[in-house]
Amino acid sequence: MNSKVKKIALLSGGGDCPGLNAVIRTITKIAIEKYNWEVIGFVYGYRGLYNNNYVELTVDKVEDIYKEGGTILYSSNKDNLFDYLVDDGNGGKVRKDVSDVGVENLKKDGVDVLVVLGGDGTLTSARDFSRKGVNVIGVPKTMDNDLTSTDLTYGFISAMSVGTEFIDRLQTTAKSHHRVICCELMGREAGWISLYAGLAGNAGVVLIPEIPFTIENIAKAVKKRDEAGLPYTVIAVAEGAKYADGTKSIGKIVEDSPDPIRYSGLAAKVADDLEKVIPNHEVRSVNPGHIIRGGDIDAYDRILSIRFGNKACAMIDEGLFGNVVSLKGGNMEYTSLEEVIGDAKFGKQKLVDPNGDLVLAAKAMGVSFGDE
Ligand SMILES: Nc1ncnc2c1ncn2[C@@H]1O[C@H](COP(=O)(O)OP(=O)(O)O)[C@@H](O)[C@H]1O
Ligand SMILES: O=P(O)(O)OC[C@H]1O[C@](O)(COP(=O)(O)O)[C@@H](O)[C@@H]1O
Ligand SMILES: [Mg+2]
Repeated sequence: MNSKVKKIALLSGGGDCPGLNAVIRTITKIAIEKYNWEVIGFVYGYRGLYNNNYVELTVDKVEDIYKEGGTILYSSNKDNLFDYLVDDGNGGKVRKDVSDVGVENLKKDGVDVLVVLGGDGTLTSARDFSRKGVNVIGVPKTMDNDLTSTDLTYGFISAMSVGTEFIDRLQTTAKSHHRVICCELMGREAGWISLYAGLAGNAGVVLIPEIPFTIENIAKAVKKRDEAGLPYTVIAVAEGAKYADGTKSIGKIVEDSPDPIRYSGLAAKVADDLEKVIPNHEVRSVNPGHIIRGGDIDAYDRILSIRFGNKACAMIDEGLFGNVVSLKGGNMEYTSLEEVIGDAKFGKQKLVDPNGDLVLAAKAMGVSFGDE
């Protein structure tokens, strides 16, 4: 053991995903049992850091959360302490950089290292706290799989597996009624969940943000399946996919969120538009929404959570601050926050390559992406 660390603090930010609890558990257990560090957790992400609202984490508190989705530390995908909504003194609100309050709270609490569990947004703030001299370690999470630094994050496999089950279940009912059913899956601007769940569930058409589509091309694919003796089609629709003319389906603008767009409704729109051009089929849509990121942690994500949490502890011990745990080619490594996030206001995103091997394999097997 190398470090002079005595106390670490965890926080989780952004949308929850299966695996956060298992990482909190791994880090807490290793910190206490191997390194003898004290562990606290700020609640509701960066808001807890601002309000100095934390809980002590002990082995008995985390023992049973090895398979529980979500996060016992709660989470927020709004509070950015570098641009925080505070009272203006006249009954209104004004945006202010209150990050110094967070830094002061860490000093007051005697926290040596801040461990941040989050996606591109949360890690953008982590980079900025690191620039202010805080000892930060990032543990990447996202069900969207859109982080550049790592081959995989915990959360993705669990969410993708639930998405696959939805597509599987839609296959039998679509087939029985010779229907076309569009299934919308989350993922923001990244098509990973829809691509993986769509192909794992044998969807005939997969629509992802990286490959704009037209209704005519989807109709063509449905007709081709009809002619091949497959008069039913399940379509995996990424919530952030777009028509070739750029049309997207925005469900909600969350004004006080740094990333305010929430996509929703695309599967319903595609179903409506498609039914007009394929009158021989009834077209339906479903949107499982947040269901795919709820529930238990998949077995593989439990293992990833042990590997990510263990690496985070080793990095703390070695003083490798300002870095994010990364899985690269099967090995646990690390990447600097500056590289992961870059200089952008928002972190870089890892998107599906339209010419990547999986898309090309799917096309070779007759799956349509609505682009040709
Ligand atoms: N550009 C940004 N700069 C600083 N903090 C950000 C930025 N974007 C998001 N955040 C903060 O990160 C947290 C989660 O952001 P979000 O992007 O929704 O989730 P995720 O971390 O999963 O990508 C929130 O507290 C949010 O205020
Ligand atoms: O929970 P909200 O605010 O509706 O946000 C929904 C978004 O969060 C996600 O589930 C996860 O995104 P993040 O990992 O960036 O938080 C997206 O797939 C989805 O678009
Ligand atoms: Mg994100």
